[in-house]
Amino acid sequence: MDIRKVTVLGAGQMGSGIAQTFLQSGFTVTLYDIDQEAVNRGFSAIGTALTRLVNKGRMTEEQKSLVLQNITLSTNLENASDSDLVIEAAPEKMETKKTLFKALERICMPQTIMATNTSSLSITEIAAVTNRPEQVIGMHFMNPVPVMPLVEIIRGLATSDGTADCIRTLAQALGKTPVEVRDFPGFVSNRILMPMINEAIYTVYEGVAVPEAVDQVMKLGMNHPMGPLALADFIGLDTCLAIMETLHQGFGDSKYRPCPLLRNYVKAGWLGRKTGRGFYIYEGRG
Ligand SMILES: NC(=O)c1ccc[n+]([C@@H]2O[C@H](COP(=O)([O-])OP(=O)(O)OC[C@H]3O[C@@H](n4cnc5c(N)ncnc54)[C@H](O)[C@@H]3O)[C@@H](O)[C@H]2O)c1
Repeated sequence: MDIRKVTVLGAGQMGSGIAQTFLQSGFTVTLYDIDQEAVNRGFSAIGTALTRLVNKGRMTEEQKSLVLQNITLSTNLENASDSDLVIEAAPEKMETKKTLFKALERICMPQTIMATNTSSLSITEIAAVTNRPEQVIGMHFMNPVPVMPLVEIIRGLATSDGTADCIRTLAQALGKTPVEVRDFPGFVSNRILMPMINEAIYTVYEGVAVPEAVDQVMKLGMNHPMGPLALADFIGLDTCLAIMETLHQGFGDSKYRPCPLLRNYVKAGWLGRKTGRGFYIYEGRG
């Protein structure tokens, strides 16, 4: 299938990054969010990122203007009606995703591929609310999307070969490397990453070390480019908690229990960079 028009649902850090990546590869993009402020913030983040590329000499001012002509901002889901591909990047909540996919089934063209950027939730369960589960697939980008080379591709039980082939080819057209994995909680990426982050939070919770020390140990000792707590703040602590809940419920194994400190931070609204405070404080945000 020939993909030209793409709608991205959710204009947060992942949605805006996904939109930017498609725009830079010449696609026409509609960026949708339920919140007009979020759409404006997402658009402004894309503008800032492109300006940085211009300043670094990796894009001309003319190319930037042309790229920005191919984006439509929207708070009306009906605008997805002429898209060849929809990628959902709304919050990591099963009910939110199911509601969106149910609506998409009515709005989109019969051949439209419906992808989700979920970090951990069942593709099969999301697909089952539609009458075309063969066209539903997980297309899991990494954060920050324009920079990270991996796209984890997850087929639901009913996903067709045609849909998987199309998404694999598309990921390559975006300059990414697709890796296909099976539909299990957290897939591969977050089944491995998130328990490490949760364990880092436990070390703070139990008073073993302060966040700076935990991150230094992992950076200087294990050669990680970012410490796990700085990474958790970057991902968003609400998203980290949602992923741990999915692993815990999905496998029924107590080794995945979310740390109470993580729950408390989320209750406090300390979600990391996006709210200005998590394990660290970020000036000028939130
Ligand atoms: N943060 C990461 O590092 C990361 C990495 C890979 C995948 N993901 C996944 O991407 C998705 C989005 O994560 P994020 O970090 O961009 O979150 P975010 O909080 O930055 O953005 C979510 C956006 O969705 C909007 N939204 C809420 N309800 C909506 C609805 N019904 N329809 C459309 N938009 C809605 C919000 O207004 C917000 O702008 C989640 O499923 C998450 O698990 C996140």
